[in-house]
Amino acid sequence: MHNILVTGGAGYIGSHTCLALSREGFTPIVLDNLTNGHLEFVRWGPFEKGDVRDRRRLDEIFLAYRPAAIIHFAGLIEVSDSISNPIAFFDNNISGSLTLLAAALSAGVDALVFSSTCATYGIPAHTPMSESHPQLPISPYGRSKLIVEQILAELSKYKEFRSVCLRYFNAAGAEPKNALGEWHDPETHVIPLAIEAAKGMRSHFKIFGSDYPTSDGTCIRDYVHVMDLADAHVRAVKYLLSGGKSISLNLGTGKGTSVKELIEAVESVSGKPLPIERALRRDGDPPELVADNSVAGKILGWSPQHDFKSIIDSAWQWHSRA
Ligand SMILES: NC(=O)c1ccc[n+]([C@@H]2O[C@H](COP(=O)([O-])OP(=O)(O)OC[C@H]3O[C@@H](n4cnc5c(N)ncnc54)[C@H](O)[C@@H]3O)[C@@H](O)[C@H]2O)c1
Ligand SMILES: O=c1ccn([C@@H]2O[C@H](COP(=O)(O)OP(=O)(O)O[C@H]3O[C@H](CO)[C@H](O)[C@H](O)[C@H]3O)[C@@H](O)[C@H]2O)c(=O)[nH]1
Repeated sequence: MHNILVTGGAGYIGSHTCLALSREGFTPIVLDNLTNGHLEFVRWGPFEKGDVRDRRRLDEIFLAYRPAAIIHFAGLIEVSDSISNPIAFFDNNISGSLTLLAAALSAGVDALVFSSTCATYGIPAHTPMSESHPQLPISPYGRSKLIVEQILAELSKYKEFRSVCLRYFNAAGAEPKNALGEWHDPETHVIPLAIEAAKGMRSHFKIFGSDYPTSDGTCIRDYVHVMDLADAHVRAVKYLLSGGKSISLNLGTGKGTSVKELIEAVESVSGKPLPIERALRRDGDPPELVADNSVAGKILGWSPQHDFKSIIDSAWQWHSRA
């Protein structure tokens, strides 16, 4: 079957997607510079160490593997880091994507699935948000992803190049049976932090803001299981390989969970109360982000198969590994 080039395939969402690709008969070729990835997550195809900004390295890889399509996860991901170091984000996320696109075009590869984000929308004018919601990002991270979306849209107007931009909401959960899970260092994501506090690995868990205009005062997010995201990527690759047109799609469950509800779920799986500290709001956090996922359903036949409990259970199992 086809080779698929997976940039950032040693990272969290990329590694789960490589597992899903291999289950569907594709061979994932992982290109990762390992700044934030883990070699032990690369188990479903060849590994090529390298940087997406290195054109010569890309040319070698395209020549060696002749991939049918690309899934482009590689990049920097922390919203708050992007505020302190915007140039690093523009360099990695925008220049990296441009170098990759130039290499793909010259190698004759015409299909790419791009990791975008609901952070391209900025402050929600309404929820749930559909793909037509205005895109007014409030961080350099969100801006970097929006600029790449716009470059991809232009390319599909003037070149025979098609892309699916997948705007993830909050990726969460794990695949502990295959020794895969969320492993960012340092960790800033809410579920791993709450679980680590429940396990006594952190002294307490901070709630960032209890005065939001939401039902219980804490932020609401749409947590989507990482294996559901992985499944959507495989579907997006198949869609492009069968001639599908360029499109942007939301990937979320359509259901919001507040930080307080998340704490209750972690307390229920751990069997004890979480040590909590109430902290100020974190800069750049919108009160509520929930996806309207109906277009992904229509175009890819995708619907999330995991509920919030299964997200927390799988994350708990992953964090309980020996
Ligand atoms: N985690 C989320 O909730 C979330 C939400 C929306 C969008 N995204 C996007 O999804 C993608 C994957 O996120 P993740 O959570 O798996 O992050 P991650 O940090 O675990 O994975 C990113 C991978 O890319 C690699 N990488 C970074 N820069 C590179 C470069 N220049 N060349 C080669 N490899 C490079 C890292 O080593 C890492 O393995 C990112 O593009 C991110 O912006 C993530
Ligand atoms: O210790 C913590 C950490 C987080 N939160 C809260 O939990 C929610 C989720 O926060 P995360 O840091 O887990 O996730 P983000 O929503 O900030 O960010 C994620 O989704 C974004 C899209 O909005 C980006 O794509 C980004 O890459 C991805 O990590 C937020 O309301 C945040 O305020 C806490 O209360 N305490």
